[in-house]
Amino acid sequence: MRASQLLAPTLRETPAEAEVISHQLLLRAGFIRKAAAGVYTYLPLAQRVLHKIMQIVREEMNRAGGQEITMPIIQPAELWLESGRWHVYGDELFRLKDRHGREFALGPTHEEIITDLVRNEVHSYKQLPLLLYQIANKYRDERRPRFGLMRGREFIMKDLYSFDKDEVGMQISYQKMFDAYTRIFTRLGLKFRPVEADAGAIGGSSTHEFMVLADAGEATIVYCDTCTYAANVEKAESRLIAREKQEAQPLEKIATPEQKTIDEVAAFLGIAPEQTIKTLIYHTEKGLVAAVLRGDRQVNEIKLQNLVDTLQLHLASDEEVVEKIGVAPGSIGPVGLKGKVWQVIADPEVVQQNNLVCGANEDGYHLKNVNYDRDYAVDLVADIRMVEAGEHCPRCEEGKLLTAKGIEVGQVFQLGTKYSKALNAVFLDENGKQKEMVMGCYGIGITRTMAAAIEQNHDENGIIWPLAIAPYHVVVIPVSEKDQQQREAAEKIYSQLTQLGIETVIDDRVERAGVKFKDADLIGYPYRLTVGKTLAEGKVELKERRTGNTRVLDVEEAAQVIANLVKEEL
Ligand SMILES: O=C(C[C@@H]1CCCCN1)Cn1cnc2cc(Cl)c(F)cc2c1=O
Ligand SMILES: [Mg+2]
Ligand SMILES: [Mg+2]
Repeated sequence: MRASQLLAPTLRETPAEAEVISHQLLLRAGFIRKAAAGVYTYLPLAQRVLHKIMQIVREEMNRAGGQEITMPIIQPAELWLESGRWHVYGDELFRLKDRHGREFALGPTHEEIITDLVRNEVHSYKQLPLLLYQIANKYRDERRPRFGLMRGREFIMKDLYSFDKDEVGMQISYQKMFDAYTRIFTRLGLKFRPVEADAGAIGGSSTHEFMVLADAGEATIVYCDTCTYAANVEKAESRLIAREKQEAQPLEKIATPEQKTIDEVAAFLGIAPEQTIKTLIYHTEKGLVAAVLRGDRQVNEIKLQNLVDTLQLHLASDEEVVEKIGVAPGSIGPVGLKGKVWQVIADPEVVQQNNLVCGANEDGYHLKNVNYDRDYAVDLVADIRMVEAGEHCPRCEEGKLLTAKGIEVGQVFQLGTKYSKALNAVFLDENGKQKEMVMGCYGIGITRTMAAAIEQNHDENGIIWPLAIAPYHVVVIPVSEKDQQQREAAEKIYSQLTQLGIETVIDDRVERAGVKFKDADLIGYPYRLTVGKTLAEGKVELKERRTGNTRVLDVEEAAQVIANLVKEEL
């Protein structure tokens, strides 16, 4: 490819709206251009990277027995009504009407479409297991699209759906996909970790997310420094450390004028936040939920919403708390709260501690020496807190939890019969008995993976593409456009490399060498071959982008040496 023809409009400046490095570099290196918030055009260099990522994904899906199809992006509302999800998803679901006024969704995912196809075409156990997948655009009207391709409103996803005759079969398909994902992210040259994750609205039981470790990641994971335990913090179980009970002291009401937050009350009373009880009131469509936990802990809202089985859970406003409970949030406590709200749920850690301080449910007052059971009751004691770094691992004896940020590039779900039941996707088993198919679904964010690769592979000069997904392998740069010898030698090596199957760009632009070098580093070609003054002694210089290492090559052998290097690394 000739740089003089390649549409790769590089920028010197970092666009203001780009907050994370992958977004900045995708714009500056001429890989993407924004069409609307969260909607992008992939320019030629990005197209080549995406193609390579999709190829690796396709190979591994096929190897795992997947059959590629392409499902419609325009999805009839009827299917979403049948699955019960049409009214569950709100503004995030792009909806449209056709010329006859019929309602459709732009596909954010394809459980309904694929289950409808399979219920019509599969009727016998002999046709199972069946693994069908696509690699295509998805649409989700994110409230805050940001970070470039990391959270877009239109993005490319590989989604595979598995259909088995029973749970055992589903587990086998799940494991096949889990292993295929491990191979994919390894081949892509990414540092990643599968973590236990929350199934969320999709339902079903076990699920894992594949996280690319990067500080710009929106997900927080915890992992054990000893065993293999790793989980999205949304899902991570907290470990209860048994504590000896103190002598229960008599309950006391104390004036705490203007003391609202945990820290203010603790400071006012000269105690640690661990000695206080935090009570947060949440709004759900089923009623108010009080979360009761130790003052120094954070609520895990995913755990809470799973416990009360709701999708719409958020902190109640101060007005709602005052209106429904008659006291401001800063003075809320569990004593006398049960019965005033739909559910009071306490974390096990706080109920095992005694003589704590909490809001008196009276503005300006708190209670001292509060003891669970003697002074207050709850509807449920369950793990509702966010685990923290440094805590004991919930799975092994001596491990400690570490924390990291991750970019979720894949997720594998055991769906069970959630959709086959809703859409009546059944088959006749060996005994002629009608059974619901047992499903799994498995996603990889293709465009998000390209961004994640940059988050993990860049330096101050630009992108450093892993060879397997680099847009081209080598860029050949003649230093002086005026020097006939240099230009001819560069052209010769360019055509030799191309003959040898090496994806090569020759920077034939009439530009200063410095501009060409900067662009080469910014775009992130893995290898750069410079044809400069040393050509007079029959020498050219090869530089490896990742390490910065350079080596001098004879101009005659250069193409072959580079071809060997690239082929042995691929
Ligand atoms: O998509 C999944 C689960 C898996 C992920 C892998 C491939 C198959 N689906 C979960 N999810 C996420 N966001 C959504 C957004 C909207 Cl607007 C929606 F209507 C539905 C969903 C939705 O169901
Ligand atoms: Mg998630
Ligand atoms: Mg997820």
